[in-house]
Amino acid sequence: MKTSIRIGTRGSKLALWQAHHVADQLTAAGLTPEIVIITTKGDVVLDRSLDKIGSKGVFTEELEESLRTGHIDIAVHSAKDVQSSIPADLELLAFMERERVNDVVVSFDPNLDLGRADLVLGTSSTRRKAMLRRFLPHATTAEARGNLQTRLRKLEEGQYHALVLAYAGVHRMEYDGFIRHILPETQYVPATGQGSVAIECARNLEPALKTELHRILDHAATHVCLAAERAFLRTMEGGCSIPSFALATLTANGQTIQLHGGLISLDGQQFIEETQSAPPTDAEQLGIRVAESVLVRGGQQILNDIRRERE
Ligand SMILES: NCc1[nH]cc(CCC(=O)O)c1CC(=O)O
Repeated sequence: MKTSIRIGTRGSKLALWQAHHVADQLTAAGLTPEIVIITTKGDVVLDRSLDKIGSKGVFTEELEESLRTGHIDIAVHSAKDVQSSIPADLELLAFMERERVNDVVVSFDPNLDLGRADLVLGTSSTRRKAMLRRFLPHATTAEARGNLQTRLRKLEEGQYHALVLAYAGVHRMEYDGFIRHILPETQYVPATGQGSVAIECARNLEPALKTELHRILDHAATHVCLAAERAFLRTMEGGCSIPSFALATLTANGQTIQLHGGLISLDGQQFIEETQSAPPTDAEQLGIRVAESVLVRGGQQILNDIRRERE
């Protein structure tokens, strides 16, 4: 088995943190990792919100091409950014242990008041925009594209009072000191995969190496939860431009997965959610069932409305 591993990653600080996190674990296991930076469309096109670029793989396409050519052995992604269906010649080899899943409110103002009538929050996520319209209807939102450092600069310039971000990224960049509120995950249900790091490889990567990488990097409890969430997203036919949400958790004894998934309309008025449980062996079926139920209970109508609005 070869022991020298080329790790492909985007070049943002968060992506590099995640790649180094992978590299550290590989080094500890006696392998020799090397980090290769690859620029993606999502890193270059910063002047349009993500739902206008097109949802399919804006942060992953170039990495996937490098896996095919063998330029890199594995690609490291935020699990949230990975499309719900990946190409047949590639596979998701591992999901690393999940960080706290919540969205958080980040501000330089230690006394930030979420109740102020003129509150402006920075976010470019359709899910977050819709949830803020529902749960903080007096607030307005403003676009906040770019990597975390760019968004924080816009915050510093005074474009918003605060940003709404994933805790995972804020924590990894060591900005915890600016977190003013941790939004409850029961209301602001996170996006599929939020907080986990996914490892992708070519299906034809050396089998012994695949087995070893899986052993070193995969976190079984996270993997089974993400299998449920990703099956939910696949059934929803939603990329990151659809305001769907899904959070699976495993009970302490590891016997049951609970999946809370749903869809919210862009104006926040309709909020369709569903929670169901299943044994871990039925993770994918659980994701499909919850999504189908949400679609039947009005989700399909919301999706149709969103498509019509965007045309
Ligand atoms: N959409 C961009 C993105 N992809 C992953 C993270 C954060 C890390 C994670 O959720 O694992 C972020 C930033 C954010 O949503 O605040």
